[in-house]
Amino acid sequence: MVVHGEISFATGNQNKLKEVVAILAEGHPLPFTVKAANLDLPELQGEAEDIAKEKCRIAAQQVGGAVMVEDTSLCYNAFKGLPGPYCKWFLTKLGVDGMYKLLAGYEDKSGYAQCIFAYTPGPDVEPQLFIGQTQGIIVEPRGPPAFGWDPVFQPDGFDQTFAEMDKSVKNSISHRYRALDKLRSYLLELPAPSATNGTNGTPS
Ligand SMILES: O=P(O)(O)OP(=O)(O)OP(=O)(O)OC[C@H]1O[C@@H](n2cnc3c(O)ncnc32)[C@H](O)[C@@H]1O
Ligand SMILES: [Mg+2]
Repeated sequence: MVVHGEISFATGNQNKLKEVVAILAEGHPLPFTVKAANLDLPELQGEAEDIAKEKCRIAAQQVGGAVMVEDTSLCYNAFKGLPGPYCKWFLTKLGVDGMYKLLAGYEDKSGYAQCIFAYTPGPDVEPQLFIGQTQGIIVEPRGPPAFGWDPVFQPDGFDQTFAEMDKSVKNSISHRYRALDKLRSYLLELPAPSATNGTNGTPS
């Protein structure tokens, strides 16, 4: 594989970083070296796609080079996709128990986890988006509260929540895995920079 250089993965969330590193290590490497950039990125408002794009633009300006970011949503079908990108605030204020109880008055407990990766080779280049979703149901919290809303999300086809299942199982079916896999395919298709242009290409 030709390594094209370096991409900074900008996030303030160490659990996201750990999962991305694990997914890439489990046989899905990128044709780039991924470097962590611990940035405190703003919580923007709007549609999830617009949030991911703007977050990527801001991160690219701060890093001054190739950047990937991601924005994660937990979407309840009964709420037409909310809390969606605002799940962070729901989680912070209500806890996982409250996130389950929100649906008390609704029969439809179905929903989906969504991750949108945004990638740009540098500031001033329009970010590209890669969307991954995992369908499931919102359940009473089960499993260790190690990462966000994992205890209330049970993916379809499994009887365990994301929090209960082995990390390697989550990482093989998750919204994050699916979005990252699309980004990986895109990066693999990119032409390698020429060896004479003085940029970051290191043929191997
Ligand atoms: O710096 P960034 O990358 O923005 O990190 P963040 O923690 O602010 O993350 P988001 O803005 O994407 O908000 C998503 C919320 O959902 C949580 N979250 C993200 N991915 C998750 C996953 O796979 N399982 C459970 N919770 C998750 C995360 O902890 C946040 O509370
Ligand atoms: Mg955030």
